[in-house]
Amino acid sequence: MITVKGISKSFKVPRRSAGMGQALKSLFRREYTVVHALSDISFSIEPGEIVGYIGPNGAGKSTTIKVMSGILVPDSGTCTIMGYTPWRDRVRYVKRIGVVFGQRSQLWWDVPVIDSFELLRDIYDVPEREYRDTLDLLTETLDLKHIVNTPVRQLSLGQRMRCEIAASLLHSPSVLFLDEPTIGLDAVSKIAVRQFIRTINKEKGVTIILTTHDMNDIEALARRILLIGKGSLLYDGSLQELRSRFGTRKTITADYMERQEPLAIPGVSIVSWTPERAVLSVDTEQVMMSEALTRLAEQVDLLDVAIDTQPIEDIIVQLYKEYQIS
Ligand SMILES: Nc1ncnc2c1ncn2[C@@H]1O[C@H](COP(=O)(O)OP(=O)(O)OP(=O)(O)O)[C@@H](O)[C@H]1O
Repeated sequence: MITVKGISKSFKVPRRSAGMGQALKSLFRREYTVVHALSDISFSIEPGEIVGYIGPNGAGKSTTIKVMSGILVPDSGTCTIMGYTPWRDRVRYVKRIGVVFGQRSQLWWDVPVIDSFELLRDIYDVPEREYRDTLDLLTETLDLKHIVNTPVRQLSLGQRMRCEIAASLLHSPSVLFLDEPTIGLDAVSKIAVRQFIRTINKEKGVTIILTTHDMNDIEALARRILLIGKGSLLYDGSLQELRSRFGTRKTITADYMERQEPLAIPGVSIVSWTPERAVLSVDTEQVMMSEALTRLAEQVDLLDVAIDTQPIEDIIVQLYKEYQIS
């Protein structure tokens, strides 16, 4: 469905120096810095996949989405989505895709949401019957009934985001690009948006490319991750594989009968310790969990034990450090 091969994109940014003299000089001789936003990016995506596109700030995520949605023309490389080259077949292509940029709005600010929807129906040329059915479904699943008659500027961020997602789906696209769709939303709205994304993927088979800094989005939605750093693709694989490669640390929280001396377990580091409770960090590549628990039980009379796996956030931070892209 999506094939991206060797895409590169650079931006030429005018260099600005401080001071009047330098400003005057730059009027006559402009100097530029070249930013390599994307360097030789390749991947392919199957129909019906949800792929999480992650990376630190400035890594090149939005630039990739802009190339894939036809907004930007790359310097080199090819991109074929449903048989189209996004930036070349733009008019026909945009009828088949939906795009949500969490930080920007595609709705008209001063008019009721429904007016924007109707304008989009005309732009995308959606037959009336199909539009009504889709709108009913979106109104129901995204709980829009009480907000569609309100101008966008009066909506809360969560309400606006639900409308943005609906707007991107009015023409029933096969591919949906979501660039930070949960940014700034409260916990309840985030869960509602994630739930909806999962539903349209499952029930309508929409292929979804999701960029986000919220690892809970990734964990809730994407089985596959593409990691980009400094314009290069660094990892393409499952979340599970990522966990087993980088998430080898586990935490033991142990409550026990009072013991005055600190614990000493070979290969296990002590995160915190009191006479009744210890938090231990175990690198399971070095010490087996069963071994760590046996050693712990030899030293204290255990009352309770909890074992936690490393949060995905920590794994990603570790990954960024490992690739030196943070
Ligand atoms: N129009 C532009 N002109 C000049 N430089 C740009 C332009 N768009 C992006 N860049 C640069 O390209 C690089 C990649 O930017 P991009 O917005 O794709 O990153 P990102 O991964 O989406 O970051 P973030 O997570 O902060 O949104 C950055 O160094 C950015 O400054």
